[in-house]
Amino acid sequence: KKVEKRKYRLPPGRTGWPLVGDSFNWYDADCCRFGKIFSCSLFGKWAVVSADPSFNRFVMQNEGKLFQSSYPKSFRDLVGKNGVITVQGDQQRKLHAIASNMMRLDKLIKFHILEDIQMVMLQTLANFHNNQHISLQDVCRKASHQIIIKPQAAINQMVNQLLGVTSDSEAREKIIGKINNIIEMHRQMQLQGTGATQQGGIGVLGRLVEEESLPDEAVADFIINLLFAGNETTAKTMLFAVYFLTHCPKAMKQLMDEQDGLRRNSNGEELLTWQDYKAMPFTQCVIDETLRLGGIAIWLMREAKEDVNYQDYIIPKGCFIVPFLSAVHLDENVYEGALTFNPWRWMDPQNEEKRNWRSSPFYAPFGGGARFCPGAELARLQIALFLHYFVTTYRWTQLKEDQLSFFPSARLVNGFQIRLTKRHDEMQELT
Ligand code: HEM
Repeated sequence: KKVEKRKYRLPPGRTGWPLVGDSFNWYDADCCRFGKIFSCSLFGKWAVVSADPSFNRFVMQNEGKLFQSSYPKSFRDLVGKNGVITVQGDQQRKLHAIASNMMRLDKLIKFHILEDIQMVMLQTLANFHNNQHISLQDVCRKASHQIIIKPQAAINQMVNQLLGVTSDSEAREKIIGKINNIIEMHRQMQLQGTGATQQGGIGVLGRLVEEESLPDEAVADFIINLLFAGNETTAKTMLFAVYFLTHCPKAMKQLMDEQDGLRRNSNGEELLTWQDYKAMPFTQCVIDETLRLGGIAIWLMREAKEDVNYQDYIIPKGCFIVPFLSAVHLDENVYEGALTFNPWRWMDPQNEEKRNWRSSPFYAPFGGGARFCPGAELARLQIALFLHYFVTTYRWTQLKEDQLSFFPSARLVNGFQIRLTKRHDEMQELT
């Protein structure tokens, strides 16, 4: 024991895991007491928790070398042992490269992603009648998950099951069954020279079968990983953006003006183009601010692969490492008025470097290093198009008090219950 004590030097901390409530107050308290990097105990092991941008970056940049991602067994069983999220080393790099390559926007555009997403948004938002009461959380979930497995809508229901009922291994098996059927269908089409590529509308799953040579079980896990990582995160960002806008009328008006302007240009009938997407500067600020304040990916989970020296500390092999991304995003020393929704902060030229979500140590909503989110661009596109169709089609009134809660994951406790009014009808009433 004496030897161990001398050898390792953990950051100061407590012996238990802090009592985690709805807010980040516990974290502030521990930070004040112990500093931006502190230790505590998690699942019976030591954990180093960090709100230090440099340390967080160090951890992300050393993925696969000094650190590796670490998830509980129940999670690994759910998302599959062959998926990019759970594999390590060369296998992770290979799958990550495939995912990043498949989801590059310039590639997706060639496969009509802009039109596909807009059709999904139009279908999801089309059928609400005037004064309809909805849970926006449910609508956002629906709007976000139809992109990956286009056009097999039947899978969507099961995906919901998988994501909602985490202990249900049957749901996972059912999805795998469905995915395998689709793989087989694509293979048959390829053999007959009638591949879906030639017909358009192939989707990520189709491209995976046609372009990459992965074993079937790896394809199924790959898709489940994309759904798992992409679904809730994107849906929540859509939901939180509308929530924050509802409580900030000035930002709401500015976003609506920007989106109405694009609608007028397209006569309100044609779909938006790539140029339109590039002409939404304020909407992009709203998305960035939502990702900062909303805490969609609150923290990352890592494990030290070997004893790690960092500054004065010697962190033992096997210790959990928790880069606490949201704590940096909500740090008053990094962001003035950190707890206020202020999309205009991102227009300040002084914040240009800080805003770069690929490289900034202060702003990492999509992580960094070897596990940087491969779906980041796709997610942003989906969110922008959702906001476009939502605000240009409806006005809404909040029906029930709601509030953000961050534990166990970021959410609105009441799912954001609202009543919709069609803007078209509203305008007719005015004339
Ligand atoms: C606003 C939406 C999103 C947010 C905030 C987000 C955030 C993140 C973060 C922080 C990570 C890093 C996790 C880590 O280092 O342990 C990550 C990884 C990942 N994301 Fe996203 N994500 C979003 C949307 C998406 C979408 C739409 C997809 C795919 C369709 C996707 C697929 C993935 C995958 C596959 C990984 C794992 C990469 C790896 O481990 O190599 N994400 N995401």
